[in-house]
Parts: sequence; structure tokens; C-alpha cells
Amino acid sequence: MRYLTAGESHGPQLTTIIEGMPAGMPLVAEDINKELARRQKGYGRGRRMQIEKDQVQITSGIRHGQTLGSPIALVVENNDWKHWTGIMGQEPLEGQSADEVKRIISRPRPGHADLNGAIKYGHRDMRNVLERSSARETTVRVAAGAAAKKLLSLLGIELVAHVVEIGGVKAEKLDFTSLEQLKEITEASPVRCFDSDAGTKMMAAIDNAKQNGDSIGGVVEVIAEGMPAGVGSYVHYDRKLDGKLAAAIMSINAFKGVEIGIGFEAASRPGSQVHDEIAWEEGSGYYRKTNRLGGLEGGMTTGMPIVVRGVMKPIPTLYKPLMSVDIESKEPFAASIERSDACAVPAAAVVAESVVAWELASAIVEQFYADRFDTLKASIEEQRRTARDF
Ligand SMILES: Cc1cc2nc3c(=O)[nH]c(=O)nc-3n(C[C@H](O)[C@H](O)[C@H](O)COP(=O)(O)O)c2cc1C
Ligand SMILES: C=C(O[C@@H]1CC(C(=O)O)=C[C@@H](OP(=O)(O)O)[C@H]1O)C(=O)O
Repeated sequence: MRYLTAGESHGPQLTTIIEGMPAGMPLVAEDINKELARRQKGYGRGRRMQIEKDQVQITSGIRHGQTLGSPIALVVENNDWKHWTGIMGQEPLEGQSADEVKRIISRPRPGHADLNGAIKYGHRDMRNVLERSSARETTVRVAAGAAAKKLLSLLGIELVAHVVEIGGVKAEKLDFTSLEQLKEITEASPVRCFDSDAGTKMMAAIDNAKQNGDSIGGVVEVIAEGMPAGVGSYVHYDRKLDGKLAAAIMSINAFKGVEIGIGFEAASRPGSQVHDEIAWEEGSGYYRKTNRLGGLEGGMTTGMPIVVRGVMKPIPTLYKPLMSVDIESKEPFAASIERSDACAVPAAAVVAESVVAWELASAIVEQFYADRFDTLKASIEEQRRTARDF
């Protein structure tokens, strides 16, 4: 499976084209809209999220609520576009000065894509970079991920993402009894955190950062249950599922690190405190007594829950900006201020859930016969039986 996305942050719309979804799978706009709404929530976001109410239009690949096997095109319009038609218009400028119309950006923000993108593509107006480097693009990544989540769910695989740290405040109480419970509680939390005391402190940390014209980052965790054992591969570097998951997390705007299972903690523990002992039970087959390796060994699933964490750095745009250089005068200047979030970790958790869903669904579609959803479902059931009776 693959997908491409197109669209500028303040352009007319965002688009994704998905290829490789099995035919005959139920998928409706509501499956996607509910995920888009989840991505828009979260304490700490700027005013843009009040302007947008993301809704998908399905323009191909689905008929009467079922996938056709042909490319699926999904479109989300930008409500904000109506305020930007002059600045972001597609037609050449006629009779107006570029300075007047374009709101040229010449002072790159440290930590954003502005300067490197301008050097790479030769743009002297860095709006040409930020419009595409903006995390607005994650809207349609979540739309593609929603289709993947639907596929997984119909195969008995569920995922939940939650926030475990913001601005140095860590969730301590993580004694959820099921993914269902984790989902229910984090969905009601403004910061998508299971630990309500930590959640309150996270909100205070966001308020504090905002007051200081600053921004904060954090850590999100994605847990997926129900993956059959033996998905992925150990035979080649580019088929290892842990590598694919790491790349997917790192591809999210502002993500700077990934852990699987206990992750970096493994460096300081002896092997006996890292590896998960293997056990077997009549009826259900093999399992691990612990899940410190987060459901992946040798680039393949173990059948235990997949646990992936990602760290998001603080948002680069600061209302009290860091120093930068004006690319025209070469003089030192405070960096440009674009309207901005103070913290987008709760929204980014939904993006992380979506990209993990995409990688898990892709690995399944690659490994099993997947032109048709009914045969894919039968293959997954067969894989579960094989793993159990092995
Ligand atoms: C959901 C989400 C919202 C974001 N909102 C902003 C924002 O309002 N302002 C900003 O400067 N960066 C924001 N970012 C981060 C930038 O998009 C990101 O730092 C930039 O694309 C540069 O990429 P890099 O940080 O991966 O190097 C956001 C990221 C995510 C995932
Ligand atoms: C639009 C979204 O996030 C945007 C991501 C973003 C950035 O630089 O990444 C900058 C801000 O853009 P704007 O200046 O239009 O407010 C965020 O609002 C979104 O998540 O849908």
C-alpha cells in the first residue's frame, strides 16, 4: 500500500491518494471524520483549529460504502483558504506589487524548515516552504491512517495513542486495564493523558509556556493489540517492521526520537531484565511473560501488543522569537512570528496512531493475499491458527 499527499496549509484543500487497499472493505466518510476530529482536539493549540472543521470528501475508490480496489482519493478543504486567496492564489500577480500581496517571509524560524527549504528550492519568500512543511499536512495523513485503522479493526486489531509526557510532566499512573479503558479516559482528557493529575499539571505547563511566549514538547505512546505473530520480516533491512515504524514516527513534523517497548532504557539493564520469556498455553499457544520489547523481535511481530513511543520537540514558532538573520539584509533579526500552537502533543498523538496504523496495515497487505478483503481476513485467521498450533 502507498499514499501520497498534496496541499498547502493555507491553500484550497489537502488531498491524499491511497493505493492498494483491498477491494470489498467497508469504509465510509464517518470512519475518517471521527479521526479528523480527534486530531483537531487538544489543549495548547492556536486559533487555526477554531477556523477549521475538517471533513473528508471521498472522490474516488469507494462505491456504496465499500472499497473498489481502485485508488481512493480523499479531500479535506481548508476553511482558512478564504482569508488567503490573494496571498496564496494560483494565478500570476498582475498589476500589484509582490510585497503588497504576498506577505513575504525573509526571517527564518530556528527549528522550522524555512531556511533549509529556501536554500534547497531557491525560494526567497519562505512562505513557499512553510506552506508545505506545516503540519497541516498531517490532516490527510490521519485520513489515510483512518482507512488503515478501519482495515485493522475489521481484522480484530485495535490501536490507541496517548500522551505520557508534556514539558517535563510525566504520567505516573498508567494502570489501565484494557485498551478500551485507555481510549475512553484519554479521549475525555484535554491533553489525551490517562493520569488525570499529571494531565492537570501538563495543562498548567502549557499555560505557563504560552504566557512566556514559549512552547513545549512531549512524548506520545501508541499501543496496538491483536497483531498476529510473524508479520514483518528479518530477512532484509527494508522489510523489518520495527524499522518501518521508526521511520513513520520520525516522519511526523517535530518528532525527534522513537522507542519500541522499553527503548533507550534497555541500554542500562542486563539482558535478563530486557528479553521477554517465552511461554505456551493450551488453546492460545505462545506468549511472552512480559512485553519489554514492545511486541517486536527480529523485525517481526511476536503477537504481544506493539508499543511505540515518539518524542516531539517544542513547537519552533515562538511568540518571543529567537534570533535569526534576515536573508535579504543579512542583519540579525528576531525570527518571523506566524500564528502558532504552544503545544501540539495531544494532536500529534493522533497522528502517531495514524502512521502506526498505516505501517501495520501495509505490512499485513504486503504479506498476505490482499486484493480482496474477504480473502485477506481468511488469511489472517489462518495465520493466527498457524501461530497458535505451531
Ligand atoms: C500537530 C502538529 C502541529 C504543529 N503546529 C505547529 C505550529 O503551530 N507552529 C510551528 O512552528 N510548528 C508546528 N509544528 C511543528 C512543525 O511542523 C515542525 O517543527 C516543522 O515542520 C519542522 O520539521 P521538524 O521539526 O521535524 O524538523 C506542529 C507539528 C505537529 C505534529
Ligand atoms: C493547521 C494546522 O497546524 C498548523 C501547523 C503549523 C506548522 O508550522 O506546522 C502552523 C500552524 O499553522 P497556522 O499558522 O495556519 O495556524 C498550525 O495551526 C493543523 O494541524 O491542521
